[in-house]
Amino acid sequence: MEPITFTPPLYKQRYQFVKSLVEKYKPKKVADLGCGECSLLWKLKFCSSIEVLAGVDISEDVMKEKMHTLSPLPCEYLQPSWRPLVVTLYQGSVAQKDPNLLGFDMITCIELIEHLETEELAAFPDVIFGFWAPVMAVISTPNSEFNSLLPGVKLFRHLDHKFEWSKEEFESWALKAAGCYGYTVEFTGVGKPPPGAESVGFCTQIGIFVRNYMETAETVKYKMTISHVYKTIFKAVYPSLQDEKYLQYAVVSEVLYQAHRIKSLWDSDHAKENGHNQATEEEKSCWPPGHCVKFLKKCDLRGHQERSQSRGTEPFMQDNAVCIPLEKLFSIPRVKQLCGTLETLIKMITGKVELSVDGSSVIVRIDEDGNG
Ligand SMILES: C[S@@+](CC[C@H](N)C(=O)[O-])C[C@H]1O[C@@H](n2cnc3c(N)ncnc32)[C@H](O)[C@@H]1O
Ligand SMILES: [Mg+2]
Repeated sequence: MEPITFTPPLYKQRYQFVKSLVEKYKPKKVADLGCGECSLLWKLKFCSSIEVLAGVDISEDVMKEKMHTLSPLPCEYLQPSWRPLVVTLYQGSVAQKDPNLLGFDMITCIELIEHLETEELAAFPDVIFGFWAPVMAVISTPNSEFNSLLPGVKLFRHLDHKFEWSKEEFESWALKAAGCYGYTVEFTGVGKPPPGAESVGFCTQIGIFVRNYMETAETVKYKMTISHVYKTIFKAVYPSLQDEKYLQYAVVSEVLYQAHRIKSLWDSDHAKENGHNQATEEEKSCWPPGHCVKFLKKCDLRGHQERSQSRGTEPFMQDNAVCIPLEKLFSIPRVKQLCGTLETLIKMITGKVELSVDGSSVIVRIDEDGNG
């Protein structure tokens, strides 16, 4: 028999399955139990709905191996997103109740339950469904009926597995837990069987549990009083534009960038205008030099245009500087998106960017950017 290979590999199909559920239901708070080397958490940190991401594993060493991949990247500081994101890793057992996982929208347990000792497995439903009570829980575990199709598998797929269940065994465990704690459960899986062996089902069986009652604020408040048993081993607070410090930094950078860009455009326009102000051969030959009436009239007209422009929203020159009206800067979509109102723009840049005396324009000195 041809050895079975999965494309993409089965573990990637499991992660992708969870990611697709997240993209469909858009949970804000997601926890992964038995997160191991944090691979699923890393994939989930890119899901834009998630604002709180937590991982739990009994092994601190396993989590520590790759937990640095959950830290913000330099580009995330340079261009923070609007979404706030906090990622936390806890060392502890899923057989123990800890208030840190209360109030989650989704809790995932990918290939975890088959690693639990008998007493841990017995305690687990009360912890996840009775205590944490997430809106949705996703539990995956090997389907033992598929093992006959996997070359080299004798008893279990992994030495550390304490059991492997048939479809019926998993379904009866899941239905019992769901019934006890007010959930409904649906079964699916990843890793399709080959043609002709459809009856064995998926290689990885998955139960999707959905809570069918609303938790009251009093219940959650009461549960919060239970003492913490988990140890926090990692916490990353991502930079977000919802934090005033990062928003101000983004606004000031954008305004300075835009002000210099506008000034460069103004420089080249102005250079063209000066070109127009060059005297023609006829004007140059006039005596005394520079007193040709035609030439003076042309220059005066240009000066008049500059003065009238200064009254609108266009940049204008004043005392060796180009003044860029705040209204012009605020009309730029990115600036408007960051600030929302002109008042916020003024508040954010005051004291950080040089403004005209009346506070209505940003000043870019002529020699400031080396183009003077
Ligand atoms: C097969 S690994 C799965 C890792 C990960 N979920 C994945 O799919 O890549 C099982 C993980 O469960 C963890 N684990 C075992 N017993 C646990 C317990 N009682 N509480 C929390 N984690 C446990 C192990 O340390 C291990 O990292
Ligand atoms: Mg396993």
